[in-house]
Amino acid sequence: MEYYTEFLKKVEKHERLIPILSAVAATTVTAYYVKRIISSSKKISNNGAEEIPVPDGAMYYLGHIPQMGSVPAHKITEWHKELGPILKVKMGVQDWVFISDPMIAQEIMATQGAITSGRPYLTFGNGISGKGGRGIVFADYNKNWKNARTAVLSILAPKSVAGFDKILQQEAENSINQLVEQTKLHGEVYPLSFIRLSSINIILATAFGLPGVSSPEDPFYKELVNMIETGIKFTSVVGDFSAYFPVLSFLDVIFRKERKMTDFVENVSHPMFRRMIKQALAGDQDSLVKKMHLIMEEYEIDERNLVVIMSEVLVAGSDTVAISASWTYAILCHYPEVQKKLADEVDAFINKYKRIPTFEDRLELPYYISVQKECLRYRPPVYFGVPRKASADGTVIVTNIHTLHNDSKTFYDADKFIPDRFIKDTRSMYASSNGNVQNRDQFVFGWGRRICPGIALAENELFNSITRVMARCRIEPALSENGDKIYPNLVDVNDGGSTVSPLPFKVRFVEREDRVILA
Ligand code: HEM
Repeated sequence: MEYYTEFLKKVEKHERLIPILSAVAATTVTAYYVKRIISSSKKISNNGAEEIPVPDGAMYYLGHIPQMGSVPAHKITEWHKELGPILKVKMGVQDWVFISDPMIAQEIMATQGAITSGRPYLTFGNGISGKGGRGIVFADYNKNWKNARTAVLSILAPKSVAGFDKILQQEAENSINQLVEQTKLHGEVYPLSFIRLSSINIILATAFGLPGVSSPEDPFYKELVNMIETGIKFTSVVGDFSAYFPVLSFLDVIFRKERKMTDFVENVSHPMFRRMIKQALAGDQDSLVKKMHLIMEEYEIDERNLVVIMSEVLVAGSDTVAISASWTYAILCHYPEVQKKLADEVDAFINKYKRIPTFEDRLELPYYISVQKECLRYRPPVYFGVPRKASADGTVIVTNIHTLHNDSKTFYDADKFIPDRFIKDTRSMYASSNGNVQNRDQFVFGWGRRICPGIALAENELFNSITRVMARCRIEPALSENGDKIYPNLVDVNDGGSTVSPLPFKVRFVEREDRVILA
């Protein structure tokens, strides 16, 4: 109880009081569980975790996996409703603790980060690609990880990202040109491939200092997409059967999977990154590769580690942003009145300053800020983020973003898209995610020491794309042969394990007749 009492003392805002009080009422026992998880190792490994509620129906050896269906996060949200904000799910032989309350998550993932910032072992991320403790995303909490993270932050911190403004704006412009052109040519467009192209180009420019590709048909782009898709498939947190069912790893079916992973790393992915790193070092552009190259010795980063880090940055930093933009377009297509308000806001800026707004001008666009935050809350691009590991006993800890974002104690009418929801909260998502948990806008970027280092880049990219689209176009539904409107599906999702995207959809980017044209 003291845990919640402490939080109550900190409450300044009335509207935050109700959720916290209900959390206290509903979960007095939970505070006890929290303490048990974050306290001594003996308690956890022997019997502490036993006291966390476990959903019914776990099967011998398989655990709850057969019950989880195609979107495990949805099932886990149901279990949270039934069993409270902390529960233990049996993923094969592993125990995973799920958390659905923001304050408990903050306490465990951030405040107690010294003992909860590890990563569980993943066959691909740790055993095959990042073997020997290499990389950043899947690396355990140790010196190697810290060095890699410091290096990566040298280019992803907000100030460094600001230095890439021109590239980010140019990429957004190119992507919109393509969306409009494709609509003119084919009457409709599948936006993800073009948005993805632009998010990949941004990583090519910032991380490698390499020129971008101009079309989804470019063979290099296809190679990159194959690399990203395969990487995501292999690192899917719920698909790592060798980790959950170790005995089965002797079976040929699993063995083949591991062999496929090794082939992919040694013959496809790592050679490609070696090539790109070589080009990056030979070129004139400043880049993450060049920065890392200078400090490799000091930070004990070997050549393979550089390859692993760069491949992880490309995978972590491209599809997440592209999928977020894709959800935003899908949602906006359903809400022409929201598009109109966004367009009016951007137009007002352009009329006043005679230029397109940039991320630095964001405070002049509070409606955009609110809509963007709400899109990420309403349809997050990730559900489980990247799982954590408690150093004491290896318990895997996951915050289920789907549950957090659908919790009516934290967000009123959580199941509704409310574009004004964050209208008074103009902080950057970077500031909010790194700030006080009671006022966080949403939870897609994770927690504490391992919080996503790419937030500033992600929000800058989203700002440029969405505001420029609104300045120029309306997003309209595709049309069937007989002229019926076909809207993107906002109900079902494509759960790729690591990312959660809309089902493939087409829309029309129609140029606004009333757009403001700059001389
Ligand atoms: C909307 C876009 C994005 C989302 C939703 C997202 C989400 C996340 C989440 C949930 C984590 C795990 C945090 C935790 O363990 O608490 C993470 C880690 C990470 N992200 Fe992002 N991310 C995004 C964009 C980016 C970008 C643009 C980059 C880089 C260019 C990036 C690079 C990374 C890296 C390197 C990590 C690993 C950090 C570590 O383990 O220390 N992300 N991201």
